[in-house]
Amino acid sequence: MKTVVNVTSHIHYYPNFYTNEEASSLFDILLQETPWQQDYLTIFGKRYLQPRLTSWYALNQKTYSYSGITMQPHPFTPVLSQIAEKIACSSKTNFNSCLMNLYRDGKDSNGWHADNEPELGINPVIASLSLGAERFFKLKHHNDAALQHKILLEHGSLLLMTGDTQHQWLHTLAKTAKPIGPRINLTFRVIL
Ligand SMILES: O=C(O)CCC(=O)C(=O)O
Ligand SMILES: [Fe+2]
Repeated sequence: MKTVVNVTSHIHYYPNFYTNEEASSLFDILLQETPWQQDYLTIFGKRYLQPRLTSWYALNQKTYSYSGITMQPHPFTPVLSQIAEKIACSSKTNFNSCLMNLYRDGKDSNGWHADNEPELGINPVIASLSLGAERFFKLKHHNDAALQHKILLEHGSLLLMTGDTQHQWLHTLAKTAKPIGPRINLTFRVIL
């Protein structure tokens, strides 16, 4: 485990949270069984097709809203419950929801943002599992754009963001021109 940022924001990276074989098997199952959807985002009044596919899972039937989208929840599947349980052991957090992202290739991305929707509470714990193609996750400080970090999110790795990370930092999953395959990201959250 490597501590990347540690002031009042805590960002921890666990490579090999799952072995290569376990991660590949989870990738195959999730790619197949997930009802992936592509939504339109509304940013400053303009509509854009989201540059990735997503799916929203929640234990408490809560919807999730961001950038003009309200996502309807699917119930946790057995595989998702199993992953949530393993992550709960490492993070000491019982997550009740999961936003899944499918980046089909290097052209798919996730723009600069913070996970700061009101339903996540003040200092949310966010646990992010990466499966499939490796992609760079970048962070930049809200008040000082020169303060930046770049983390390669490997197959089977877990990234944990806690403390006031979502107040201090923005994050993005940038596009890449490299010819790469798909990546699945599972972002576990607690919806209040
Ligand atoms: O794909 C990733 O690693 C980041 C996903 C993310 O930031 C989000 O869904 O809020
Ligand atoms: Fe995010």
